[in-house]
Formats: sequence, structure tokens, C-alpha cells
Amino acid sequence: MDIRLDAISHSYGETEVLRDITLDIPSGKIVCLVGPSGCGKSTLLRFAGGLERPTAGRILQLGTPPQNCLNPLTYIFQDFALLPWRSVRGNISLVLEDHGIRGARADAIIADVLARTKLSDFAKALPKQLSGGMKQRVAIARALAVNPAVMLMDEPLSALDSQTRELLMDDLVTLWTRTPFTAVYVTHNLNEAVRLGHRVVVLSRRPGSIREIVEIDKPLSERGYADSELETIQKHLWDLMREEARAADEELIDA
Ligand SMILES: Nc1ncnc2c1ncn2[C@@H]1O[C@H](COP(=O)(O)OP(=O)(O)OP(=O)(O)O)[C@@H](O)[C@H]1O
Repeated sequence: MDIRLDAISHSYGETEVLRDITLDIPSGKIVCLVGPSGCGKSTLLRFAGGLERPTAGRILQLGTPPQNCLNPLTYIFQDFALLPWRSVRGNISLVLEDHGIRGARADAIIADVLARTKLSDFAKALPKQLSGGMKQRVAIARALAVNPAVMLMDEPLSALDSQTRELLMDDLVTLWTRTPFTAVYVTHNLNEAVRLGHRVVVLSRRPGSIREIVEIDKPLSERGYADSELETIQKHLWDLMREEARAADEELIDA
């Protein structure tokens, strides 16, 4: 299933946030959204997920969701959003219980997503026993359990230290390489964008509009740490964003 954002514009009251965004999210690809603070990245993600509706434009779901898809659109947040009193397994089974899936069928799904996220040995652990990186892996496992058509990822690694971020990027690449998933991935971090994005969408300062869409053909599995080709693309992205990021940073905050 592909998603198309078709001529999306949005204002909150007097504040124009997004202007005429048209964008395709093709099945099996990771599309990164980057842009200066406040340019409307998270707002666009909420529209894609149907949590809010834009003032103008349409979100189209094209084609059918994958087989056994329980939830076509699933979020992964920066703060993991795990229930502290439930074990790793319990956090994952919750989303299955919501769909009436219990017993052997639930066990099989949980075993599969725990294995894919390398968490099989931690099924009984509570979130408080886990590092930030492990917690985010649980959140990813939980999202995979519903076999979504599209994962909507809002700064999923930004709460993690830089080493853990590197490890999680590797994990996401391995996960995608084994079974390609579709994602819209919002990030401030241009390194994440060039490591994980098949397509990087650069938004302008508010009202966010598309400045450029950068396609990166290099296979995810061949994108390494300190890769000079990726560094060149990252520099290009930063050149596009630098002045606007500075202007956004210096903007006065409405108290
Ligand atoms: N519910 C809301 N009501 C009013 N204004 C909002 C609301 N949500 C977001 N905004 C405003 O819309 C603009 C875009 O916000 P959004 O969080 O989408 O930007 P962003 O690009 O994700 O920002 P950041 O990179 O800082 O996370 C901001 O000016 C924000 O203050």
C-alpha cells in the first residue's frame, strides 16, 4: 500500500504551518522528512496517520494493506510509549489483544517480532530494566506485531545517545534488509536521514513546503559509518537547510 499526500496545506488559527505538500510514500521504502524546527514535520506525520485532518488537501491510501495487517498505520515515538507495569511480551501482546488475538496465534507473532528485533531473551523483562535502546527496540517490535502497511516514526532515535543511535540504525537496516517495511521517518538528524532514507524530503521553514526531494540509490546494507558518498549528500542537505535552520532558531517564541 502506498500513501500519497496530495496538496496538503494547514493553518492553526492564524499560523500557516504547511503549504501545498504533495508527496508519495512508496511501498517498501523509507521516506525521511527533514527541515528546520517548527516547519511542520510532526504535523505532516499526524496527517499521514489520520490523527488530525489538514485544512486543505487529501491523504490517499493507494492499494491494499499487506496480508495479516491488523493496523495499516502505526506510530513509533521518541519516548517509546511503553506501559511500565507490563513486560516486554506484555507490551507487545497488548496491541494483539486489542484485535482479539490471543493464545497460539499471539505467541507465534510475538516470538517472530522478538526474534526480528533481537529481544527473544528479554520477553519477561520490565521496561525499567531496559536501556533506552532496548526500549525503542520493544516499541519497534510492538509496531511490527500489527504488520503495518506504513510505520510513522517521529524522531525515534533522538532520545538516545550517539552510540545507541548507531546500533539502532544498524538494527533498522538489518530489519529492513530482511523484510522491507514502509516508513515515514521524521528526524532532525541528517546522518540518520542519509543512513536510512531511500528518499529524503527537505522542508522549508514554516510554512513548510517541499524544497527538494533527494533520492539515495545506494542500498541500505551498503551504507556504512563515515561513508564519503553519504557525507556528500548530508552536506548538500545541510546546505539546503542551514540558513533556514538559523532563522528558525532565532525566531521569537510566542509566550
Ligand atoms: N495542536 C497545535 N496547535 C497549534 N499550533 C500547533 C499545534 N501543533 C503544532 N503547532 C505549531 O505548528 C508548527 C509546526 O509544528 P510541528 O511540531 O509539526 O513542527 P516540527 O517540524 O515537527 O518541529 P520540531 O522539528 O521542532 O519537532 C509549530 O509552529 C507548532 O508550534
